[in-house]
Amino acid sequence: MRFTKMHGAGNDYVYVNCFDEPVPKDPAAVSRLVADRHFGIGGDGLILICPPTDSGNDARMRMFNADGSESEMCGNGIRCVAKYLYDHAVVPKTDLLIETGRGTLRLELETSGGLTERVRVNMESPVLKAAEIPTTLPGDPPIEVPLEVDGRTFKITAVSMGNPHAITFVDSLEDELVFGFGPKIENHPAFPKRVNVEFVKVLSPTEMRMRVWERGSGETLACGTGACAVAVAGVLTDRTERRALIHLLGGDLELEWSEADDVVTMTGPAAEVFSGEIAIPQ
Ligand SMILES: N[C@H](CCC[C@H](N)C(=O)O)C(=O)O
Repeated sequence: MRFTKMHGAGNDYVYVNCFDEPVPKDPAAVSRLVADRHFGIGGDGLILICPPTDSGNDARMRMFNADGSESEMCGNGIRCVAKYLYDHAVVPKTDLLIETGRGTLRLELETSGGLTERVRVNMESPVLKAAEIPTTLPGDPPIEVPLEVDGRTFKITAVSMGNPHAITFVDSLEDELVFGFGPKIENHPAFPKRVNVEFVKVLSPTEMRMRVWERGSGETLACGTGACAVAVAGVLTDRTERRALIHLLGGDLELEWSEADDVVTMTGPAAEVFSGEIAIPQ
């Protein structure tokens, strides 16, 4: 299987161009193999760049976590998919429509010398109904709901960007929080489809720093859908304004939640690292 390794703000996946390559028979097993940083290529999971199902669109993205589970959406991944399509002339356009598990999203590319540097994504509206996030926490959306985990109480705001997120604002972002409580919140019964967990420190009304524990992949250097959910949670809890810069371990993302049309826009980098071939189970 030919692949290309790419990352968005350090959130790295193995990408396969399924316009040319066959779709792997067992993508979950392939994701577990390629994501392994010792026995595979190394990455946070696998992303398939597929032809669109509707000819009016440009491509379709499928995303698998390092544990093989499939997610509805990946914010850093979709920017890399756009970069791949443009830079490799699969779809030589700077305005793209890409199908995802949460519907078709519109992307605009900033390019220079035939290569994509940054991508702006219309991430659509946040999903704020508890049953649709999904979570059993009270409220539509649940805002600062106390959740007790191992004797410590977290105030959780829950938001879906097509995939579920639990956001908690904290004073400091130490390892103990991310590694000690991330997996426990991810698998808490309040989240029937598990959840991505964001720990956030507010720096100013327009700036935040976050660390993420991702459903199915563990700590990653960045999470695009997570940054969108954090921007929404900052507004819902009156901590931040509708435009915010979010610092993640692997880079920065710019977010805006528009009051006029309820759409979240995410702008950030996308990078290609290397390409190769790997034998996969048939
Ligand atoms: N890193 C991704 C999200 C992966 C989400 C995945 N871990 C899930 O199960 O929903 C992003 O940039 O949005």
